[in-house]
Amino acid sequence: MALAVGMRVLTRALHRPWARGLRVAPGRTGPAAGGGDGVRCFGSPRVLVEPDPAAGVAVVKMRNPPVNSFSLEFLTELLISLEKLENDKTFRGIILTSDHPGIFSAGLDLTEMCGRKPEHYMEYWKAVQEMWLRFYLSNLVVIAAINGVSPAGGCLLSLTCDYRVLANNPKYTIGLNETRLGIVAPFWFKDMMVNTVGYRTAERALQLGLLFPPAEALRVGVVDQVVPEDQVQSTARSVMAQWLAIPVCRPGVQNQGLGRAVLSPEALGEAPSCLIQPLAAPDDPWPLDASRQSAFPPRGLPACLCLQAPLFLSLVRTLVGFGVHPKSKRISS
Ligand SMILES: CCC/C=C/C(=O)SCCNC(=O)CCNC(=O)[C@H](O)C(C)(C)COP(=O)([O-])OP(=O)([O-])OC[C@H]1O[C@@H](n2cnc3c(N)ncnc32)[C@H](O)[C@@H]1OP(=O)([O-])[O-]
Repeated sequence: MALAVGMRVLTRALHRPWARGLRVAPGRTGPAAGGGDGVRCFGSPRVLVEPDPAAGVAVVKMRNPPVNSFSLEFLTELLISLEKLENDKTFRGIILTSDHPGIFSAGLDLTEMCGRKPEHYMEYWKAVQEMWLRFYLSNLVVIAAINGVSPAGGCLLSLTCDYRVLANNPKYTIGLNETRLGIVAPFWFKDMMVNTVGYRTAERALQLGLLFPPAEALRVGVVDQVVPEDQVQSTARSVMAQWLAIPVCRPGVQNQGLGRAVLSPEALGEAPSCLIQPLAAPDDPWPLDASRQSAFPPRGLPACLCLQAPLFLSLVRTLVGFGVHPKSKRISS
């Protein structure tokens, strides 16, 4: 059984051209982010780091096939890469992008959230929150070079960044589309959106689960800049230069201050432990109605997710017990 699953994963990876990067051993040398030769790339199977020490910048490329979803392994590797860069005084900024143009990230890995033991959900949820907090509060400047579609958690990750550059491709939509899946976005997803686009736009966007195409994303302010696809990296680097020209551009001062304005003190103080507490009993099974069934799971997801949908939804409700039913007012100031 395990062999069959392994063969399937391997076959899929080999048939996906962008997965070829996975065969590159960490530690390879290659062109640096800035174009220089012979700089040592590092990272892990799912996260490639292309350092440009001269500029003090590293390009962090997500490469978790097929859709850069946030599996536990991926989140762990991403955080390790972030920590390594934060601890290396050479670097002052990172550009976060996808190694697979077309998909920035599909967000949380739905397969992590069904058919597992309760402890796994806790561990997974903690990792998701840690990703959010660690990127949001990082002492590095983080610019998102969004080169693909970016729904839900993918959008959240980009919202933790200081600046978002989106490739101008109508397929590259971005937003918190959780309600379309019958999921309520946790309050900290909501807070990031409110903080970025303002209350009314966030309210409508979350209620309708809007995924904004580039022009619209720029208009409402989910992203800061929309540029031709082949200029995403160069634009991100120019923006980074502006940030790095400021002597103290990110550390603590601004970020912690803003963070406190956005988050409750408890959330910031003891994030993982207080946020992963299930705050509501799973007494409301929140059965799927017909409209949710048609929206879930997204096209292409394993059939088991269909069968597991009610379980998944009740688990998510438990895990994010602070969410409320989508039909009631979801955004509190
Ligand atoms: C808890 C509250 C907060 C929740 C936050 C979230 O982030 S919730 C998340 C909200 N996220 C979304 O709503 C995004 C849902 N995904 C999509 O809309 C599309 O997949 C896409 C537009 C990202 C890529 O389109 P495309 O035509 O290029 O690709 P494709 O569609 O053919 O899929 C390829 C393979 O990837 C698989 N897979 C896909 N997503 C996920 C996932 N999240 N996880 C795991 N697996 C996923 C899919 O099953 C398929 O597997 P197969 O059959 O090869 O074994």
